[in-house]
Amino acid sequence: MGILIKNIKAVLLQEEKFVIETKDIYIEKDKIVGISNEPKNFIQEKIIDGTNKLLLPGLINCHTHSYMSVFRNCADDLAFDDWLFKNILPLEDKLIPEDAYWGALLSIMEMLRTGTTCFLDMHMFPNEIAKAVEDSGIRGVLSRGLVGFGDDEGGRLRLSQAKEEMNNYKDSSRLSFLYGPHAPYTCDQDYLKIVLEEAKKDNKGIHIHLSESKNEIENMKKQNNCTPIEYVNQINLFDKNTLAAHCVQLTEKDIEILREKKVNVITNPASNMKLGNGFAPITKLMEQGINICLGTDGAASNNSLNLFHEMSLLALIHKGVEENAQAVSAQDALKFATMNGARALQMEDSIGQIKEGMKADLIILNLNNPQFSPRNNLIAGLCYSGTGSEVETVLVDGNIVMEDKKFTFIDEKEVYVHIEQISKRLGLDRRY
Ligand SMILES: CSC[C@H]1O[C@@H](n2cnc3c(O)ncnc32)[C@H](O)[C@@H]1O
Ligand SMILES: [Zn+2]
Repeated sequence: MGILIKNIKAVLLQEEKFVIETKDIYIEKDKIVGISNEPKNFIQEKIIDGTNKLLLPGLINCHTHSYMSVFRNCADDLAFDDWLFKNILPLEDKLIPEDAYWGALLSIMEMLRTGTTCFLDMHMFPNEIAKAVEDSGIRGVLSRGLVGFGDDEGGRLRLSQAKEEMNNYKDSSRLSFLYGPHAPYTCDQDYLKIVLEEAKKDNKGIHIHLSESKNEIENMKKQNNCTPIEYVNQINLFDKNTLAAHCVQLTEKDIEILREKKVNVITNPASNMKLGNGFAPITKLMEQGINICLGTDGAASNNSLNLFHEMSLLALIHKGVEENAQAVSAQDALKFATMNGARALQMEDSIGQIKEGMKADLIILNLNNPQFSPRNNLIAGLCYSGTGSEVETVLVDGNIVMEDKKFTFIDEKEVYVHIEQISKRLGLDRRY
């Protein structure tokens, strides 16, 4: 018994290009088992009428900190160093583990509402985000943020927490893990070597912040006479599949290293602009065939987790900055947010596309919205006109986790009550 989505305009990939075709989509258990125009012998427990609807692969947010939605709109209009070191880190000291659970659920609600079905997280609260992923029905790839210098006690503790969390959830179908050394300015080479050894033993990839701000580059130059990319490459960190968030401030040599080592670059345009860090050299990276995927970063530096917003920004800013209307196309932006993310996470055989045999991680948008009228080129429409508010129904792993905008497994009101309490306790509510 399965789910039949009937007569829907489906966004399919043909020869590396997205096309739209009207199809019936058959889902059994966690997978897409048929994409057809012919009636099929199929026992369905549910039929979804796809008339005037658009079916997309679920979007993949490749860099966020889901617990940080508790800090939304509380440290704004600040440069990166002031934002992180003077405002966010002191606030993080006041958090208790339960706050991270409710923050993650709030983020998951926002992501599902705007069509994200899988996210890569860096967090500091073992088991809390994992529990939120399990409870909500979304797919998550988690990395305990690791900070350490040499073989120090804090670094070892964080690493053991990461391993324990991986072990606790090793059998989950929607959860997987990467190692998450935070950044080269919070992890020295000796600690990075220890993390890399563990990643090799466990056959896990790496998730790290790299080359985000000018100060990061200047400090690294002063202290080690190299760039952050060179610093981590010197200890062969990129031997493991790496997802590097930001990569804004790059030299030609850095780009050559990223290409040669097949590093996945996660671009976060809203966060990079909001913190005054600049723009990643996206077209140069594309020319080198580097896999680029899309992230929102946390809600404290964006301040939203909406990948529709991110796709639009990405395509628009690079046209503007490079004075080239073809710099990043709507097709490119949608690829970054879907199949490139899946490739970076080494999940390209299961998510990121609508294809037989792939996981049923799917989103259904209502086309009866003014921003999608007339329906000339709906791929352009998704990137330049879509807002995310058109997403009505979301499936993850073959389960309907949101239907007509109502969450199946999350009590939305309960989440808001907890978030308000956290905000009051932290003294963040109505400060302005
Ligand atoms: C140790 S858990 C993650 C750690 O990362 C901090 N963080 C959030 N956003 C950014 C960013 O854009 N660059 C660097 N670090 C960031 C977060 O506050 C946590 O401390
Ligand atoms: Zn980040």
